[in-house]
Amino acid sequence: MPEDYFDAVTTNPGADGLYVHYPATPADTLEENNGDVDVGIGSHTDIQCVTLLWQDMSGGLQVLSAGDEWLDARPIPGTLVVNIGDFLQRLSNNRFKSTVHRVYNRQPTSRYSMPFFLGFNPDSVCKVVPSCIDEDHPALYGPISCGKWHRNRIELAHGKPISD
Ligand SMILES: O=C(O)CCC(=O)C(=O)O
Ligand SMILES: [Fe+2]
Repeated sequence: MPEDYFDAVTTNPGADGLYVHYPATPADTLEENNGDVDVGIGSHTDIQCVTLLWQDMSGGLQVLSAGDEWLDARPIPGTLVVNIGDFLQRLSNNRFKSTVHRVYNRQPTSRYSMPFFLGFNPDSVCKVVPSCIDEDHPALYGPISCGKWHRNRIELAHGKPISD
């Protein structure tokens, strides 16, 4: 695949940064519940292409392995976590997997993180990458723009019918 394959669809890409605060869980609540407190973000996949995630040293981020086990993505100083998102999974015909992940802040101090979600141009229609298609792997998905895909996912998450 040529190095500039995605250049035309990344001239004004979806790019959203968040600064996320996970409130502390009081020590007595943790004690009463044996540490089993669900404060955070439930299991989900990110929607667009890649997420660059900075997390503080609190811990709490977990990723679901291919063997269906929750693994701790422990913070490593000076590094970012890179998550593949659903749109990239789609364009790669499932060759790249969008990582299921969740976060719990089961500690008596705040946790902070900064995810940066990168997509493609919201209106550029993208197809499965030709080099990810062959006789044994027909294209599993039709063409769609990253913006439309994003809107569909948000509508679904809010229990709304998908608009045209
Ligand atoms: O806070 C984190 O470590 C992850 C946040 C996250 O998964 C998200 O905002 O989609
Ligand atoms: Fe996420």
